[in-house]
Amino acid sequence: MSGLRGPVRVVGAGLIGTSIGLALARLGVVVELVDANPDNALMAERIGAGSRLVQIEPQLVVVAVPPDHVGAVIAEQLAQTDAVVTDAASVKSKPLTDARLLASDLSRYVGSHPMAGSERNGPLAARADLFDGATWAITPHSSSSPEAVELVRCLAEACGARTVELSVEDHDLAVARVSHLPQLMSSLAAGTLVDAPNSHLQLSGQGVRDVTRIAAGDPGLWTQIVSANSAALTGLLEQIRDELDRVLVALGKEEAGDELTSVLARGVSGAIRVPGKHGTPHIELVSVLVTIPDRPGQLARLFNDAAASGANVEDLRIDHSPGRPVGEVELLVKPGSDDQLTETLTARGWVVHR
Ligand SMILES: NC(=O)c1ccc[n+]([C@@H]2O[C@H](COP(=O)([O-])OP(=O)(O)OC[C@H]3O[C@@H](n4cnc5c(N)ncnc54)[C@H](O)[C@@H]3O)[C@@H](O)[C@H]2O)c1
Ligand SMILES: O=C(O)C(=O)C[C@]1(C(=O)O)C=C[C@@H](O)C=C1
Repeated sequence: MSGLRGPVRVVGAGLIGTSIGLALARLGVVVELVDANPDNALMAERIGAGSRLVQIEPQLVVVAVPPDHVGAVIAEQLAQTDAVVTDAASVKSKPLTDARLLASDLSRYVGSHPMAGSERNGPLAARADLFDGATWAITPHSSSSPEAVELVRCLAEACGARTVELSVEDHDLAVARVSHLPQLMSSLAAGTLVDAPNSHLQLSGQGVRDVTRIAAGDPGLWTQIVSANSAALTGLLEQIRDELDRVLVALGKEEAGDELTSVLARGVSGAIRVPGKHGTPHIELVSVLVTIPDRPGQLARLFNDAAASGANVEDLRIDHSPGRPVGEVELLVKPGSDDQLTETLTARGWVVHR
């Protein structure tokens, strides 16, 4: 973390601000917590993300409030302190435009955006390891000083992330594609479930859970994010509208065949372009499904047995419908490790499917 010595003032002790505080606390950096809602600052302090009262001037201020308020808080913090100021907002053009209207010198301000989060909000959803291995975008503007950029890089690295530098405009185009459009698609898909009869919902499996997890995100926060990035999103939504029209036409035909296959095949090609964990290139993983009894200690036993096979579990999913005596754990491993994993688990009494 080299140049980062603290104190770091976090304005907005919600999910992201408190997670930053917890991550910095691991390194002993002094963190000051400020929030418009005193209960959130108190809660964040109680879980160890920092203190509400720090007497020393901050070296760095991190603004982690909802996007509509970010510009004003940046300007306020630049005026009140000599610190470098960054923000964590999910869009970067609007905070910069808003701050420019309120502050004449923005050389101490550099935007940034940790690409990790959750559908939950508030300090109680925070985690010290939220940013470990995540990508953290840094978006300098034309008058950001190199020292300020360097300090923000140190912050991201201190939180366990790897940094990527890109322009404000490019950032907003990128997140429209990889974050904001997926959020809208998830919300639209989940919205069709509102009036679904329970007899339909009881058939829900992992597919619908995967697609709708992020739909649970805070509608107020997402309205601000999506509205602030409307230009970039509009083009993508028009593309989706055209694709949907193609699907509808294909479904209306007696033989939907080729047209439909081409839409679905394009999805396969897009999905394999999503990088794997820690920003590494996507690798095709093989899944090994294991039936797991609903008893305490079974997951720990499964992980021990998986480790004994020598396979590294790259990812996992748990499908456990309440009321069922067993659940299903999907272990995802690199091709080549699956045979040994299956063999070891079967030998140790697990019911394994491929
Ligand atoms: N949720 C995510 O997954 C995620 C991921 C990366 C970045 N972000 C960005 O991080 C920022 C915070 O999001 P969050 O998910 O932590 O939200 P959150 O609702 O959990 O926390 C926001 C906090 O800011 C406080 N606040 C609001 N206005 C304020 C003001 N003017 N001054 C001081 N405090 C104020 C609120 O009381 C709340 O405690 C947003 O800009 C969001 O776009 C969110
Ligand atoms: O994992 C999630 O819950 C998220 O949606 C996190 C996510 C994302 O789209 O990747 C959401 C918004 C942020 O601005 C950054 C990260």
